[in-house]
Amino acid sequence: MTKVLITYYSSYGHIFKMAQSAAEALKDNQDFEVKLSKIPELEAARKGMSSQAAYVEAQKAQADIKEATHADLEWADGIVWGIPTRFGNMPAQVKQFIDTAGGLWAKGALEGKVTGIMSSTNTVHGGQESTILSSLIPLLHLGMIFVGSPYGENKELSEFKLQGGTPYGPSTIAGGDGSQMPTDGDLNMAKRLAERVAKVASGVKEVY
Ligand SMILES: Cc1cc2nc3c(=O)[nH]c(=O)nc-3n(C[C@H](O)[C@H](O)[C@H](O)COP(=O)(O)O)c2cc1C
Repeated sequence: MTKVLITYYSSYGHIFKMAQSAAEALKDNQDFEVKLSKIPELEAARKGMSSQAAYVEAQKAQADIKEATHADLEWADGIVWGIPTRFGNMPAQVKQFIDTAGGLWAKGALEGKVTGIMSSTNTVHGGQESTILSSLIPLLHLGMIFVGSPYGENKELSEFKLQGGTPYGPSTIAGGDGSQMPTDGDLNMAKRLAERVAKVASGVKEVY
């Protein structure tokens, strides 16, 4: 059985929906065990955003999701990350989670794990690709093997309409006011990344 972790951070629920869709793709497949976990919130962010209705509502919707731990990372053969954009980069919540995994780096615990990244922005050119590519840097330091979202598997990448999707990984556009939720195409690309990470992780497990 190949173990797949879908771990994410989401302030306003967009990446949460992408992560749920990714987990959904694997849940009935006997070959895979899937775990969904949320990267812990920072106290400063909780305080700062607690006056925003969209934030409060999105956090309520995620109340039942277990908080991610470094043990989750060790447990998994494959890891799908859900990382919304902050100034073209990963949020501090995700950075803190990864930076405090130095102990895992020291013992090479994450080397050979297959990984993929999903992202989101408010604006069309607001940095989905830069977030995915810059988030990959620490994952490579940790020894992970990266897979993206190829054009052949994702017809949406060649469609000319307002939706996310990059060859580096799935994504979604929340819109200027954050009110646009992921499209069906975005959610399907999230599913396909989870399937790809799971399949590649099963193969890698045999040989790595
Ligand atoms: C501090 C901060 C920085 C942000 N930076 C960007 C940005 O560089 N480009 C952009 O399009 N959206 C930016 N956003 C919007 C977020 O990317 C957007 O709210 C997020 O992708 C929605 O996903 P979520 O609902 O899962 O949190 C920023 C939001 C915050 C709070």
